Amino acid sequence: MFSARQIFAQVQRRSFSASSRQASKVTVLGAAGGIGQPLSLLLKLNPRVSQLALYDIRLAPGVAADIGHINTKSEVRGYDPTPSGLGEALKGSEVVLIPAGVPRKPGMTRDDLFNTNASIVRDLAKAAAEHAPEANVLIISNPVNSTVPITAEVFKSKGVYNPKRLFGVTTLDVVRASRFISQLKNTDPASENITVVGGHSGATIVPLLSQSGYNLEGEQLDQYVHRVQFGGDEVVQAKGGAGSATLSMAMAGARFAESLLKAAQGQKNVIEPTFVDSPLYKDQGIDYFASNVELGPNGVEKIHPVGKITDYEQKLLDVCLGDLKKNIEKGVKFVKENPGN
Ligand SMILES: NC(=O)C1=CN([C@@H]2O[C@H](COP(=O)(O)OP(=O)(O)OC[C@H]3O[C@@H](n4cnc5c(N)ncnc54)[C@H](O)[C@@H]3O)[C@@H](O)[C@H]2O)C=CC1
Ligand SMILES: O=C([O-])CC(=O)C(=O)O
Repeated sequence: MFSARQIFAQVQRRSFSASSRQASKVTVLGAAGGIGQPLSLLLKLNPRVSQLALYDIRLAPGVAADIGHINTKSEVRGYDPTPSGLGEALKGSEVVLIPAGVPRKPGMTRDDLFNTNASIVRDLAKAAAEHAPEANVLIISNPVNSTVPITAEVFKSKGVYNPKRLFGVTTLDVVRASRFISQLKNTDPASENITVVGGHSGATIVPLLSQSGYNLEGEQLDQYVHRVQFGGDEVVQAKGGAGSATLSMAMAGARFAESLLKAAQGQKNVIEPTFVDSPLYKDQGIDYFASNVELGPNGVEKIHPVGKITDYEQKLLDVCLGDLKKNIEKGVKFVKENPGN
């Protein structure tokens, strides 16, 4: 005879293995880069991923051969930049992560990457619109505040735009905000979850510490906010010209992909911060904004409002909105003026 508790445990085990058996193809575009390689490694370790497609303009088959030896079940394939390679990498994909593009060097802002990365993202977005129009598309390439609108414009031009399935990955800002407060307060960083809203560059990154019950003041608050807003610069400086955050970003990207897959496979209350097509500031002409978003089987399930904030945070938000508007307009204008082939 089984007890009620044993039967419940069995049902739970079955439903977990059923959900982890669901086929989920995940594609990484830019898979051989500083972010792409560790991100692909972490995705290979994720039992929710059944197929991993790795694409880059160089070295993707090599990275795939290497990662493919890891003894987890997912099939890994690398694709060269042949005309059919990109299409095959994308076909049937449920989640497409895009970390393709150049990183910053000391002295550069993320916006300085626009001239190179805008056309890379535009062209990869075109391929995604054609070969994986229903996938969740996760934009990592900077400047995220502009590359997300670029992707949206491309999908719109192809008639397949679904605002619920396009995400700018801002997870790293929350990861940093949580780590940095834990260092100040001697708490467990894994239990911290500081809300960060706005966008993903400098002053557009707005940590809302008050919502976690913290009330830093004066210089300590200024320094904390500055560290969260310019955490990326810390890494760029420390790497001395060899790139920007790659390992922490891979962790953040893998966490976001895992959240999307969990939500797609039926888990409730999965909430992540992300830069999405958002109603929150559309009345001010700002079509995209990062806030906490509940994820579901259709992608975006519910966009959380910013909520109660202090006067100090409101001032940060006002600055953020001004910058964000310009970054978004720049991306939209780029696609209109440079539709590509
Ligand atoms: N959203 C975020 O929080 C973060 C974003 N980033 C951004 O991620 C991007 C990538 O950074 P890293 O991996 O460090 O750069 P990386 O230079 O190490 O790697 C980029 C990869 O993209 C590939 N690539 C270039 N053009 C391509 C194309 N047309 N198709 C496919 N692949 C292509 C390159 O061959 C290279 O392997 C940068 O723009 C960086 O600013 C970096 C950290 C955090
Ligand atoms: O700082 C950079 O250029 C890369 C990035 O977005 C980050 O680390 O947050």
